[in-house]
Amino acid sequence: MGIVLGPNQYGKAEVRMVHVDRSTPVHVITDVNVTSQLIGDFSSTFATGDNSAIIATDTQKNTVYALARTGGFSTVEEFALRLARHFVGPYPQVTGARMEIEQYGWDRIHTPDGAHDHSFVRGSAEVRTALVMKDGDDEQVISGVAGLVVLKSTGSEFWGFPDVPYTSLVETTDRIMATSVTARWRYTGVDVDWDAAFTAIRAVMLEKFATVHSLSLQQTLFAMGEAVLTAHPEVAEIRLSMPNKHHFLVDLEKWGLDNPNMVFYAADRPYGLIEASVLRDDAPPAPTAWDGVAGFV
Ligand SMILES: O=c1[nH]c(=O)c2[nH]c(=O)[nH]c2[nH]1
Repeated sequence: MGIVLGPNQYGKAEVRMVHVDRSTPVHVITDVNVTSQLIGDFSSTFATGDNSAIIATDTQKNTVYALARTGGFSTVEEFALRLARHFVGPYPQVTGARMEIEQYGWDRIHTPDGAHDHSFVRGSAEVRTALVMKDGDDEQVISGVAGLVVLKSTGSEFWGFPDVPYTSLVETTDRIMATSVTARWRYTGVDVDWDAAFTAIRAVMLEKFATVHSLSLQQTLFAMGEAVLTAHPEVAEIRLSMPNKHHFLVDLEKWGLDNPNMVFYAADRPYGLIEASVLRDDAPPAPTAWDGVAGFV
């Protein structure tokens, strides 16, 4: 019996970078947080501290900045692929890479003269994400969104659940439904118009959230995932995590007031947590593409 090194990866986490495309007077800014990790044969440093195979995490950080300078920044997916391809190939000990990017939104400031060329206001807390897992020539791209906060003020019911011991929830045919969607979807290939796909998939999810008359958050989640897969053959599977951000009707009776679904208490915890993956039953699974994803999504 011996003790051996198991799966491992290393790199620089959370390289914060803002790229300014100044090719025209109308600047385009991209604000990202990049985590670069390499996979391969690095057993010598774990075993003995022999670093001869180690491309320093500092070098990985510098490479993020350098590639943005030399090749610009178009989309999180394209940049993550470019970064992975930079490291996987030239160095025999590097057999794979895991590149994860979060992108924060900035909107142009609108003045009376219109959208400003080079002044921005930070957008919502919504984050666009990309995860590239490269293993030799195999490349898996998982795109996503986190913090997509949505609410519908009617069109949501919850009833028909069993009255088991300790059940006290009252059935409702009209409630607020709100959630913060975290979603990641895996593409079948890498020949994708990343921006167009992201925009369309986000729009499909929002449309379904709005238009499904919901009998449960679970039903809404599945409908959103199903709609994405139906509209996007280039997507193999989608995982969704949706907290049920409860809004409780405030009892105003003791002050002689009724409350016909108008005044709610927005609770922050505890919250229901509904999570599922929705997939094509004929799509080849790629479980390792999801390695290192913390939590369900
Ligand atoms: O949409 C819901 N799904 C549940 O599983 C659940 N459970 C609960 O208490 N409220 C809700 N709402």
